[in-house]
Amino acid sequence: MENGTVENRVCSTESVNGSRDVWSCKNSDSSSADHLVIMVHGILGSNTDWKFGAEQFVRSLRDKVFVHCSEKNMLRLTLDGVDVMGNRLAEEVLEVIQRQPNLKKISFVAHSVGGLVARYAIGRLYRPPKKENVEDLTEGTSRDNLKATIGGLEPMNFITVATPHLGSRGNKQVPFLFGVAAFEKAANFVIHLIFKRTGRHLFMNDDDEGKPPLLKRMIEDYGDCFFMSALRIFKRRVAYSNVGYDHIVGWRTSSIRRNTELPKWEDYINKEYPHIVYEECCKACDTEQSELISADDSFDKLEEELVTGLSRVSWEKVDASFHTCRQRFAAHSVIQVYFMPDEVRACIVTCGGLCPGINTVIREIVCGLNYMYGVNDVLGIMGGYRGFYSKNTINLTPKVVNDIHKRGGTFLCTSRGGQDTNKIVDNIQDRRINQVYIIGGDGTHRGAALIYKEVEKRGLQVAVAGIPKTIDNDIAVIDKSFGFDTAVEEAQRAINAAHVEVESVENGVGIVKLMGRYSGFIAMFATLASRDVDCCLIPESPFYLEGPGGLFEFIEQRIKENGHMIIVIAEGAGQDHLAQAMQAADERDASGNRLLLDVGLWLSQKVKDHFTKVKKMEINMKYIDPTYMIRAIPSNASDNIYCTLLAQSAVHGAMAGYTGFTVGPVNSRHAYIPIARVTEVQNTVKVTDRMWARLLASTNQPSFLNSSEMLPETV
Ligand SMILES: Nc1ncnc2c1ncn2[C@@H]1O[C@H](COP(=O)(O)OP(=O)(O)O)[C@@H](O)[C@H]1O
Ligand SMILES: O=P(O)(O)OC[C@H]1O[C@](O)(COP(=O)(O)O)[C@@H](O)[C@@H]1O
Ligand SMILES: [Mg+2]
Repeated sequence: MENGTVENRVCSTESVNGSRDVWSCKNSDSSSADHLVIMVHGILGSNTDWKFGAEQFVRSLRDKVFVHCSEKNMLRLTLDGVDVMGNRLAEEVLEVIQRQPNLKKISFVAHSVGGLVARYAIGRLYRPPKKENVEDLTEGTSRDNLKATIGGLEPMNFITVATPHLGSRGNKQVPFLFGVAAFEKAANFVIHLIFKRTGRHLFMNDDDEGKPPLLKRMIEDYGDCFFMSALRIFKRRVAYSNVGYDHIVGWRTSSIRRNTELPKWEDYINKEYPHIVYEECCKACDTEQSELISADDSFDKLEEELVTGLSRVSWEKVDASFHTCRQRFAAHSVIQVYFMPDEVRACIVTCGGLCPGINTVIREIVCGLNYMYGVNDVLGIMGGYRGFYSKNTINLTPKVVNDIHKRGGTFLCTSRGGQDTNKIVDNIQDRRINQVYIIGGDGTHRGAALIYKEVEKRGLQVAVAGIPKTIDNDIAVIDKSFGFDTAVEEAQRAINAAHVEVESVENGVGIVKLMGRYSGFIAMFATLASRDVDCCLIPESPFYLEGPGGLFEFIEQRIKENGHMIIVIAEGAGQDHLAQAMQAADERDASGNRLLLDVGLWLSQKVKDHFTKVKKMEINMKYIDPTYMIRAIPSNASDNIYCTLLAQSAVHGAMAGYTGFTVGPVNSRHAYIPIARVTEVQNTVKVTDRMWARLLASTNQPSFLNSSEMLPETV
């Protein structure tokens, strides 16, 4: 072996004759992996075609797989015919198995015509069970002998990528010919001039000594080749196909489907990978000829026989579309990672208020980029947006961020204000950053939309990805923002404390203030979760204090009934009352958010005054403000998982070349959403929706909806 290279925990060697093996190099140059993955290139390809893919396999399945990129059929040798190549590949696989005695399992990953070559090779490598049945299991006979193998190894995955399983002669099977019958016919006559014997096999006009076309022979066991028996014994068969922009191999032939089987691509959303537009598990279907196609046209009949034959085994079919990628026109042959890992310089910035889970997101972006894609260059921008131009950066590696998810706050610090789009983008350009991960709330996303626009305007190849953060859950479109669940859970501790306090005294009134500037989600969910809360007040549902149906009346009633009562109030509730009372000016923070007056203190005072002065009744007021304590804690288990998902989604999206998007679940499906869409409106509690109705049913508090009862308030 020569040219051994060690890069980022992946070993790759190239032999004198060019063979490329890749494995994890944790311990030494001999691999302990027991799963052999054979990667097969397509027509005119070479063993370097799968270099990136092979390294990714080894990175994510460290110490499990030993990857061998086939090298016996390179370049012009790919024109020798599927059978000749299949035989060479079979020999090559046996050589690898001999060289690596640890191997127990085998999988194939093959591109384009390489999928047909691999199908031929496994037909050759098939070893039937040594014993016919279990009764023959005599002493000394291993149970493994009862199973068929591929070259003595246990067959696992047989994966084809854009492989013309139904040949290339049918209508639109070579999209490059525009589906024009005349062109397709002409191609049939000239294909062997370009692609020689392989061309004949693909166009199924081969005629070896009067035998049926090779692809037809390969849908059965034929002679000493066990094509279908071999395919059947793999645990999984997966066919990846391009639904568009593959000009070489059409969708039908690569996904083994009939003209009539068009899936509803537009309705499908993959949770993790944006370019997967449809997935289907097709069970083995042991029917004879389908009635769908008329038998008139002999070619259609042949294609139908191939579909029927190959459908006798189960297939997982995965349809991909790269229509939004810049390299979509190379969909057939380019692994669609927009950024080459070595060229990525990513940065992460956190803006706005704190929220449990920010550190988990930072950690998972850094680790995701590194472990999944081998990206090593990640910068942390310190102190929010202004950090781009006024603060230092920090180099983020998996080691640096390893433990940060256990801490609250943000490892990168945060700020409000300082949003100067031009200066930020100048800085992105100066630092040669090409992926920007922005963690923040609604304000941050408005800033991110401007950054994305400026990046586009300047024509920079920079991916801008948002990860929505806010305990207020006020970001529209997505189901919920991370950290929200943790905040609701932590709020329980404050409510419990209030409950213990007011239960222990006479006429105890507990007021717990929770965050929620414009949206009362935390207050609503904390109330629903607790059952100790008598009344929940949120910004979306105006309330009044005095008169029939007012808050004072309700407090009095609950004290009479239970001896105590608890109110949960969101900080943004009742601000109009306060502003009126204090004649406060409309003050804003550096980001332009309205500065709130302390509604908790105000309400406590009002309740105390009412009962002592008006009702002449002693009450025990306990006011608890846990707001900053709640958002400063690390995320709980479910938020931690959620943060991981969001971070990995953002990484996959950016690496695939998406930009100007934010990530999050929409109706439980993970989606990429244009940044501008999430800032159009703010997510608020709908008091006419079921959740608020559930809360009213649970607390039995006044709805404060009857405006005729709204009495002018004396402050
Ligand atoms: N309309 C806006 N346009 C551009 N940047 C904004 C806008 N609103 C807020 N920002 C910036 O986004 C960052 C965070 O916003 P802020 O409202 O404080 O927090 P959050 O993103 O959590 O809602 C700040 O640096 C702020 O300057
Ligand atoms: O940290 P500050 O500036 O006091 O802001 C408090 C505000 O931050 C929040 O916790 C989160 O707000 P953002 O999501 O807009 O950052 C609000 O609930 C609260 O009103
Ligand atoms: Mg906000």
